[in-house]
Amino acid sequence: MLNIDRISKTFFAGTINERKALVDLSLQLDEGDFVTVIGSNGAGKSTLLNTVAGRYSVDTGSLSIDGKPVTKLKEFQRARYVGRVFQDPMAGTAPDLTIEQNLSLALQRGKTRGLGLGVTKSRRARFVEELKSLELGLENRLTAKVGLLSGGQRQALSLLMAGFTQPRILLLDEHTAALDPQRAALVTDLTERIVSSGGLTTLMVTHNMEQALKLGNRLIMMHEGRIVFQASAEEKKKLTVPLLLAEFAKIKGASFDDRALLA
Ligand SMILES: Nc1ncnc2c1ncn2[C@@H]1O[C@H](COP(=O)(O)OP(=O)(O)OP(=O)(O)O)[C@@H](O)[C@H]1O
Repeated sequence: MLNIDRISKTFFAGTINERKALVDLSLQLDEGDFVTVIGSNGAGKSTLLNTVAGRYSVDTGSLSIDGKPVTKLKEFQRARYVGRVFQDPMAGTAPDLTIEQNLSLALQRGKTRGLGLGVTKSRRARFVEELKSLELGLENRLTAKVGLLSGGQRQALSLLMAGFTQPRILLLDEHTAALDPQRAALVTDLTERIVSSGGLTTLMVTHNMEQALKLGNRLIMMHEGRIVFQASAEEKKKLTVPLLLAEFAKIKGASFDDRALLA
């Protein structure tokens, strides 16, 4: 359903700052696949997500979603297919808008017409139900400004919003990295719930190998713009952190981010 075919992306090509972020990379995701993405610093993980989202164009290669070519579509044109949660809890929500206004905007995403910020009775009833599932008591704070929420609460809300409209692809870019361990665990659990209840096809970048093993049905390891190791659903079940480290050690000169070993 997501087909990434031999994409390459170089920043500042031909200058001394040249960075080959993606090199001839191919990846296919089937409907409902949940792929965790790990790798060294600067391996191209975020760039991969950015090219799927349409934030960055590719130099060569192509991408399609459900068989439709999207390579040339801009980010806003792909918004109806793609849901996204970033590392920064402040990035996914609008702080000056209320919880219910943020949720209304999420419903509106990718549509050209609609109610926008408008909150109808039926929308509000839906929001209450959805927020209850977070078990954070946010259903009682519909008219509170989102800027007043904690990082973990905002990230939970961002996740809910991203999953709201059943995107064809959910992109998670280290979305628990900025949270304390307790809240990270909560958002990790929530991720599992939202992805499995919606059967969402998901790509999740993480520095945390435990998390990369716990979540999802497939795993890829990247280094210098390439996929250097892949585990299928069956293979992933047998993987452990030491085995992953051993795979990584095979890559000459590469070192994992220190955070990789944090549970
Ligand atoms: N907007 C950009 N402009 C210039 N160079 C970029 C840009 N985005 C990424 N790069 C470069 O592309 C390479 C891949 O970066 P990317 O952020 O995709 O790696 P990453 O695997 O997500 O790394 P990290 O784990 O450190 O976040 C790096 O060399 C980076 O400096």
